[in-house]
Amino acid sequence: MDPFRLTSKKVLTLVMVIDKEQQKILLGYKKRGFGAHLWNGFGGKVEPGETPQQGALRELEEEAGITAKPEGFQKAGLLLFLFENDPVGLETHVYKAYSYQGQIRECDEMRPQWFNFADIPYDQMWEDDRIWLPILLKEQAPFFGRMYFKRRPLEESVPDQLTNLSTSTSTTSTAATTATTTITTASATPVVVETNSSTPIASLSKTMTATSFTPGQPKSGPFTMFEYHIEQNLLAPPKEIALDGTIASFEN
Ligand SMILES: Nc1[nH]c(=O)nc2c1ncn2[C@H]1C[C@H](O)[C@@H](COP(=O)(O)OP(=O)(O)OP(=O)(O)O)O1
Repeated sequence: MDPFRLTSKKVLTLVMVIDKEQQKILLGYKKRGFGAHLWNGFGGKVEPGETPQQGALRELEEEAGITAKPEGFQKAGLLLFLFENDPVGLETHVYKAYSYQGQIRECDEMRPQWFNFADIPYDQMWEDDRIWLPILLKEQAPFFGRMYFKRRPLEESVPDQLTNLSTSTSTTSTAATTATTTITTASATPVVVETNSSTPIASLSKTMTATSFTPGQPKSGPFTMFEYHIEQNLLAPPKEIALDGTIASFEN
């Protein structure tokens, strides 16, 4: 049976606060809960009766103490996180906040800190962030992604060298002129090197056939991402993901 078959999903949010002028991003160090000890955007579960946008704004206020201004608040994309042998997927609505009011403050769950775009601590973040955050920072059109995680065996040792990492990359596209590809560097960092913004939809997927974590990346919990699929330059932000992992609908 497909170990990634979903029977239900939880709806989560993630808000990336960005200072365009200073080229900085506000991240929070998660002190507890899911993803503890990683730097991440601000967010959490959408509560009954809330829209994802309302949930995102509430979590930003709770976790960072600030209110996003409506004129600078945009949906950046939609991500589905799937975990091996777990039938519950995490549908995560990702937003960008370019302006806010209030005073940034620490809470018992998150410690906020500004990072230069050049110094984003990807080795202390969820592994998928290095795939989609550069797209978000380039202010490209909305994206959609599926990220597949496997449980990391407890006894697994961290390799000194990455020579045992074998990867295969495939690029597929729904548009003939797509100019999007990925590169896998020695540190197993996939980098989106080219995009053609006139292309309506570009998609790429990558399969890592060995564990994908690096020596500098032991903290991302007991999970390791082994495969992802991403589509970028969508014409509208995706609104909902179907249980088969495809986009069910788009925002108006
Ligand atoms: N693979 C992943 N990459 C990423 O960048 N963010 C992820 C992620 N998986 C989950 N998240 C984010 C989404 C959401 O903002 C947060 C998890 O939300 P949760 O509500 O589960 O957090 P908590 O366990 O702290 O619970 P509450 O704050 O009580 O809702 O982590």
